[in-house]
Amino acid sequence: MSVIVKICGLSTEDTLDAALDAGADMVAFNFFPKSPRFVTPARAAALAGRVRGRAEIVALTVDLDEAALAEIVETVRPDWLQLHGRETPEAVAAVQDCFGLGVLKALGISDAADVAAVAAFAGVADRLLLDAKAPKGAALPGGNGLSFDWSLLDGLDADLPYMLAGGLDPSNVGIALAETRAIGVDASSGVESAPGVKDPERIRAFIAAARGSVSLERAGQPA
Ligand SMILES: O=C(O)c1ccccc1NCC(=O)[C@H](O)[C@H](O)COP(=O)(O)O
Repeated sequence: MSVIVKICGLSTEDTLDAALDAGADMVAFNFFPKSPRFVTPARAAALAGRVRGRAEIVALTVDLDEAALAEIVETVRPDWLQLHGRETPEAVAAVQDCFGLGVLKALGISDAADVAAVAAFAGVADRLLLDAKAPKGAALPGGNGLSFDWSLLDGLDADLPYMLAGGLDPSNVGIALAETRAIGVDASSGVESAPGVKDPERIRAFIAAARGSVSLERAGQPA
């Protein structure tokens, strides 16, 4: 099974095409207004036309209510809703019921208690994204280019599938996959030349590095 590769926070045609041409499985548009990667639903809808049939479209949201999510869903028609805020397991289930889309729930990790909290979302979200927990007072709940101690994930149920995020870049994604059981990886800052400015060359390098690696989870499984 090939590693799932997600590129987050795309906002231009050329960088989106770089991700698609390099074989990204998931591409995400960011609807958090304070992010340097923010796009409006109308802009994302225009970009999404390039994606359909080539990769899965992810709408990244933070603690939005049903009406705001509905506007994004109707305008962009994503395959996935990424919930990157403080959404509870009940809220995740409600979003699934309401929209019938895949729900990718992001959870911040900085210590063993955060790892223990993951279990409440297992079997609720369609997929989990384990990311570095944002530092206190950070402007963004994600996309900060910080990694966390991946060995904390040894405390997870070995059968629990998850994607890994947080400070991943072309130089460390292979190590991350070798040291964890991640079924997929996600990068934002690590494929940028400045905050919010994606770099086509770094996107290509990241996807190639991820594809060339073997995770603990995938080792021994047929390709
Ligand atoms: O990227 C953002 O600006 C962002 C803003 C608000 C919530 C989440 C955000 N990003 C979420 C992602 O999925 C990132 O790819 C993930 O946090 C990893 O980011 P990075 O460490 O920069 O690679």
